[in-house]
Amino acid sequence: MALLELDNLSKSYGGTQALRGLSLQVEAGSVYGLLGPNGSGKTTTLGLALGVLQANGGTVRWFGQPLSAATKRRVGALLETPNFFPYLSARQNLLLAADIKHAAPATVDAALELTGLKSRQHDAFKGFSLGMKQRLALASTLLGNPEVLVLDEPTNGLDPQGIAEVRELIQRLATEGKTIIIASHLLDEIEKVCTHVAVLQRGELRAAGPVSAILASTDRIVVRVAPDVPTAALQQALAQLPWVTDAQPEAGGVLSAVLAPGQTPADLNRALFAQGVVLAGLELRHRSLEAQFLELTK
Ligand SMILES: Nc1ncnc2c1ncn2[C@@H]1O[C@H](COP(=O)(O)OP(=O)(O)OP(=O)(O)O)[C@@H](O)[C@H]1O
Repeated sequence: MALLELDNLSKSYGGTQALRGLSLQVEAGSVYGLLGPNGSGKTTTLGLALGVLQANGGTVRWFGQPLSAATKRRVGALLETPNFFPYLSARQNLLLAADIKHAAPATVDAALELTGLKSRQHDAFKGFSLGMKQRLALASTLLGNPEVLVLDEPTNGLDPQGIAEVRELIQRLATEGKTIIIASHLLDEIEKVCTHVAVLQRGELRAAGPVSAILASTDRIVVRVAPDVPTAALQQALAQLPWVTDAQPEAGGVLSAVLAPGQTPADLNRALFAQGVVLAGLELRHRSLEAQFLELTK
């Protein structure tokens, strides 16, 4: 069963259609990245999923149930930067936030521990680095020990050090068993922490699935033939293989092509050798998520 299921969600603001029939599922245990350019509908999607916005159509189900006070208690969210009191300590700020959320005060300790702020819990918020401030914001989403975290652009406005801190924290939370849903336009971030990704453009889903599958679908294999083999012979041999597509000559006398899912470079080497084509080189060229994203949203 999917932990979160969005089915055919639509949302418009006046004349602006922000989401058009969006459907996606998030499985328990995944780190799910919602990617898209500015204005593509990421924040709108999270707002609808959390019930802070009303959809014009479609349904949201959490844990197999419609959105309710009970399902909301199982989800921690960070949609915008929370207001912390500068002169209060990290601990005092979290105790206040726990009180507002009706979360057990005992969960403050767990949140401080998980975010690595325990040793600084008595220090005033105002002296914190950007990364620590954001870690405190993440700590506040952990109050009440939710199973799922929903984070909108969690590394926005951070310096490189802060970005690294937040990325490590997200990875740690995932290994602790939290399911995490992150909206971001930082592709690099998504590629490093996410197991799954959905790409939005102008309110429509362009692609969704495991990061490895989205990337693998466009990995190219680059082959070089031995000097005594004409490139034309290689092209002909490749044309015989139905699981090799988009063969293209490239600079330097090499050819690149795309292998069907499940086919390996070794399979290609064997199949070409069987046709009498001996290779002098063969390598897999990984495509970055960024390149894939640009392709999907161009
Ligand atoms: N309150 C609002 N009133 C009117 N239009 C809105 C409102 N909120 C969002 N929109 C519009 O809906 C579309 C989707 O916006 P949304 O904020 O969901 O996108 P986003 O992908 O989160 O973008 P960003 O990364 O810039 O936050 C955009 O065209 C935006 O201008």
